[in-house]
Amino acid sequence: MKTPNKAHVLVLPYPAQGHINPMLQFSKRLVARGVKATLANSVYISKSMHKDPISTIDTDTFSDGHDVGGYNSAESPEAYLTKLRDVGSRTLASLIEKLNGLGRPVNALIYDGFLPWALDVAKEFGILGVVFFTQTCAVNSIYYHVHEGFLSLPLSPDSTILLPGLPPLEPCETPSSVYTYGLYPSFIDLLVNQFCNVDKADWVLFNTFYELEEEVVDWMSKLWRVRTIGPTLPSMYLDQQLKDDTDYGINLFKPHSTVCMNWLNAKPSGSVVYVSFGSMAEVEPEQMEEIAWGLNQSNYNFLWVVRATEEAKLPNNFINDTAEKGLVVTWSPQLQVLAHESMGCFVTHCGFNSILEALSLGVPMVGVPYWSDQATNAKFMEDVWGIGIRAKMDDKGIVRREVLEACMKEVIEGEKKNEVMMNAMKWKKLAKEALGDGGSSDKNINEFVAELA
Ligand SMILES: O=c1ccn([C@@H]2O[C@H](COP(=O)(O)OP(=O)(O)O[C@H]3O[C@H](CO)[C@@H](O)[C@H](O)[C@H]3O)[C@@H](O)[C@H]2O)c(=O)[nH]1
Repeated sequence: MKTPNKAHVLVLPYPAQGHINPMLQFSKRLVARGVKATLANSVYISKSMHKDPISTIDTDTFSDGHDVGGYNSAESPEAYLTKLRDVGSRTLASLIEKLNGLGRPVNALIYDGFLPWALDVAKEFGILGVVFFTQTCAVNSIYYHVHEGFLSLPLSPDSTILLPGLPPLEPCETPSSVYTYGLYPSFIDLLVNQFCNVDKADWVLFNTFYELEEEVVDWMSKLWRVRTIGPTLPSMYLDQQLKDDTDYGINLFKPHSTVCMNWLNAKPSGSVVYVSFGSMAEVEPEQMEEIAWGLNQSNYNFLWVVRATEEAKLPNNFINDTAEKGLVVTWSPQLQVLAHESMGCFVTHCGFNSILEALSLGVPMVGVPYWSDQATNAKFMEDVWGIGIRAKMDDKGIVRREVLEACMKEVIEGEKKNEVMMNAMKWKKLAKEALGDGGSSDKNINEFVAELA
């Protein structure tokens, strides 16, 4: 659908790869429907990112108060988040004023759920305030229940958490800041405070799709004007309606695309284990060592993303010693990798973008969740969607090499293989249909755009 639409939306992600990708991708869907979109990144991100030309979307900046060094230059997470709010709301208001003054008036602000203060700025300017959640409805329902006091923390260790539309959860299957309440006060505040003003938002958008979380979406829709608009993968991997939309377009790290794809092209179908823990995880050195030896002693070829800041944790000479079967890179073109026919399985930290990408491309997973929403995503990945298994940790919270090896074997050639593959194909089809013409997310996006006109 392409209708002329004079509306101009300003899109404000939290400054991190896992938040920029889905919000940027959603912006492309709006632009394809005739809406004008401007993506605002923090000054630091805008200076450090690698950007392919995204001709259809304007980019601009706001300040998170850390123009040099970003999050890593902050004294503490608390200090970062306070400045992000204070300097962020001031510079966001200036940006809206600037765009209005340039004759490109902003009609709606689509802001990340992590930045609830942005809604006040939208209201100040009398424009639509649209909150965009980059994590699942299930995870956000847990945070909502904590915010409202319906779920008291700390959780008792032997309790079962029963919430509307969710399967029974063990405490360790809730997000890490809920499960380890008290250890990371600034993070639990950030996550729970997403719901401080959600009642005042004009729309509540989720990067998920209806069929994936039906019951909890139905439950949430009774509270707010909820719409599911995902999965936000580039169109060429799903419905193929947006021409040349093959990549998100902004990388905070430089991908080793040619090296990865040449390497994969030489591998037999279904023979490669892809390992990536996303853009933020700082893996324990002991865990890193176990993954390294688990991969080395397995029968599979492996492509492992180890970000530059993590490389020192690799065992000595690991890259040279395993060069015959393995490739280690600091960043990959993940979508191209997951879509490659050599994929056997994806060992993932269960960040929600990674889960959605693997699910949409039909790749079975082994979950090694690290923090945040990942344990809950891993639970759903295994028990609700049936597209992989979780690797069990020992008492120290480490997944040992034998366990990892056994999990990879199970999803690639074990008893679970057929069931997991059948589910993977089912979800791949449903994800494509959701964004395709008349699909649940397609209809929701059209409805949203109609109100912007
Ligand atoms: O080598 C790589 C590795 C990752 N990616 C991309 O980077 C994104 C990573 O996102 P995600 O899988 O969600 O992981 P994080 O970067 O860890 O994302 C953070 O944000 C997510 C959304 O809020 C949460 O679900 C996660 O737990 C949180 O850590 C994905 O789109 C990947 O395709 C690449 O392009 N190349």
